[in-house]
Amino acid sequence: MSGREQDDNFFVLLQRLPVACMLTRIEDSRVLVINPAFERLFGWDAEDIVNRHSAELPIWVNAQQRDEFIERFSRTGRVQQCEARFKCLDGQTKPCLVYVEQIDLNGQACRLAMAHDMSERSNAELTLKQSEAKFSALFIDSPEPYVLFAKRSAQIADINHRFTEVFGYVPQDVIGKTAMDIGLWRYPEKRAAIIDKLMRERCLRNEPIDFIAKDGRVLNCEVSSNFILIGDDRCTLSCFKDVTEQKNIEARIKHQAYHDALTDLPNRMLLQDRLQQHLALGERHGLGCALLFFDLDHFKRVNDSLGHGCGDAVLQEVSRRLQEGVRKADTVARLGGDEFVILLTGLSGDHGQIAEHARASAADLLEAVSAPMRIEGHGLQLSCSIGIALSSEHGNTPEDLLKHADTALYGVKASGRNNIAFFEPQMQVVVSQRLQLETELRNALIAQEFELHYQPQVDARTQQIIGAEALLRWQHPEQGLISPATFMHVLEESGMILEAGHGVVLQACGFIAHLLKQGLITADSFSLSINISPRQFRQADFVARVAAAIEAQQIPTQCLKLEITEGIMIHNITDTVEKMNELRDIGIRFAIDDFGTGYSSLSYLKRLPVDLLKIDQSFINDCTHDSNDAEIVRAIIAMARSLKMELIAEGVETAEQLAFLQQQDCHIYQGYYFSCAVTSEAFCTLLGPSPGPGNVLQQNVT
Ligand SMILES: Nc1nc2c(ncn2[C@@H]2O[C@@H]3COP(=O)(O)O[C@H]4[C@@H](O)[C@H](n5cnc6c(=O)[nH]c(N)nc65)O[C@@H]4COP(=O)(O)O[C@H]3[C@H]2O)c(=O)[nH]1
Repeated sequence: MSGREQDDNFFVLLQRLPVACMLTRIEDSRVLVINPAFERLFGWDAEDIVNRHSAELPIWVNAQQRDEFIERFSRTGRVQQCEARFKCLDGQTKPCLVYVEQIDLNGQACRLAMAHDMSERSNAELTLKQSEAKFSALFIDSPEPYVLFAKRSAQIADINHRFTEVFGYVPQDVIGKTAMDIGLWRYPEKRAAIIDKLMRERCLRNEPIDFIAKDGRVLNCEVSSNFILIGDDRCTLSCFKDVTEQKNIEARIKHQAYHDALTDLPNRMLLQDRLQQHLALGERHGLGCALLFFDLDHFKRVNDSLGHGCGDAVLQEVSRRLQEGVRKADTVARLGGDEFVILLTGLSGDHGQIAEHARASAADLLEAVSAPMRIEGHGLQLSCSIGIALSSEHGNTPEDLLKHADTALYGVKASGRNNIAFFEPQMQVVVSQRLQLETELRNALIAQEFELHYQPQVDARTQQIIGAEALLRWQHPEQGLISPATFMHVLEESGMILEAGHGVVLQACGFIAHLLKQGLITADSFSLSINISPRQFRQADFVARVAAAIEAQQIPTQCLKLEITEGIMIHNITDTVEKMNELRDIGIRFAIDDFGTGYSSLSYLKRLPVDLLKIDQSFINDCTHDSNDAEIVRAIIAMARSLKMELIAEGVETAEQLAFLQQQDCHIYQGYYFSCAVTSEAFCTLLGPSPGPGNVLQQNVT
């Protein structure tokens, strides 16, 4: 083949080559030819390229690239495997692998440039780079602690920042060591089973594992692991999610759900749970349990008189004494208020022996709790009552046993408190009576069956009625008039006193308005006293309620007097004085009821804006034939005089009692000697022509 034929064949071959080719004459750097693959790759056609000078070709990305390329070729005569980007007709650039060779064609020195399209490889590399970047971002910057282990040796290959933060180890401490080497496992004996699971399932998902941090802290973690390939290395990538705080919170929430906040004792739910378990266990092993329902006698008085803070401290002390008084296996639970339940478990022997064990334990607890205690500077001695129910004998379910122990407790309370009693079926009658009374009282409130009766207060010197005490009566549809002695404690304990007490305020104000309107009294010469229970007085809006009732009836405020007991004064003295002053500011006056029976603290009395002392009827009863009581009455009268307070004696039944009081210069009195409490109509009649002593109006109160 001649040289010419060879050159022609070369051109034919060039046209068919799948690689983009461009032939340039070296002498003048003009392009002689490009092939179709070139046109396809870059979009340029022969017109754009052929006959142009190398430096003027539109394929260069910029002048610098062009100059470097041409300079490189001139220096070395060839270009091998050079990666470069070239501009296409559509403005994009294409990554190419370029070869340039010098060849002779028709006796002319030429450059043959061949460009392989690298777009796909470039894309693959980019993807790899991106995924590497993603992994490293995930690993290094992850908010969870990560460890990369060499799969075969289990040595740590890398850790991230978060691992250092949580576990305290820096990379130098751990890289090249296993988790066992650095003592990471809290329970190393569990490792084999977990590794086995990882191998079997090819991954771990939130596996709960405890570890030890560098400073010795125990960390509850959830571990997730996967096998990955990094380069050619097989690795295990593990995330050690620290759930210690979450676990602690969960444990705290669970604890709170099953424990009483004040004493940290088990609550009703946990007690029932344990009771259920012990009943089942007892049945299987022939062992008995005893449930002791425990209640402090008159605990409400502690709260009312010394305040809730002191009441809480008493409950904490009682809870301590109860816990100290039982075995570790027994449960002391608090159900609320002053109600505790003690569960004695694993009791062996016959019924008699089990009962004796329970009785002896209850007696010990009664004694322990009744021992004197000193709370916030107050010396206290409390008694308590305990009701007992025994498994199998008194019930086989938690509900039955609790109910029966509660009933037994009720039995103790009904028969005078400070004692122990086992459940007896007839006790249930007493409980149902009490429940029935509560229901009936609720209905009575709705049906407005409560009414006020009025007991006159008299000035013995003039025989004039100068006031009255409003006393609550229940007009029962079947039983007739019922005295507050029967139901007042139930109203108090159930909280119904708030509604009933407010009804009293409204009725009393209405009655004053009525008396004024009828001209039976004048604002200056008469005042009506109403009893205020401690719970009612402690209501946040008590002052506003009283003020609103007065406002609604448009009555002079000095016509209303509030009788409070000493218990109210001692409870939160600041709040008490504040409320009393607010009411005093609008003209309402205060009387201290049952004076002499409670704390009778002079220091409290001096701080309170009290106008009147009521000498309790228990002293009046015997003042004529008991020198002690006579002395107490004299002392109370002297004290009231020195504090510049008015005085009234209550429960005066005889002329002798009145004469004694008048000798002591106490002329205002209230009592059966003049009149018992009467209906509003009868009271209006009393206010008419002066009836004088001896005209006792009797009411049949059951
Ligand atoms: N033996 C005897 N008793 C006399 C004599 N004169 C009056 N009494 C009775 O003594 C009690 C005096 O009321 P209290 O000490 O405030 O004692 C009251 C008071 O603490 C409470 N109470 C009555 N009404 C209300 C009320 O509206 N609200 C509140 N919170 N408590 C009330 O119930 C207690 C008992 O009230 P009552 O049964 O009405 O009993 C009244 C009254 O009927 C007498 O000469 N001899």
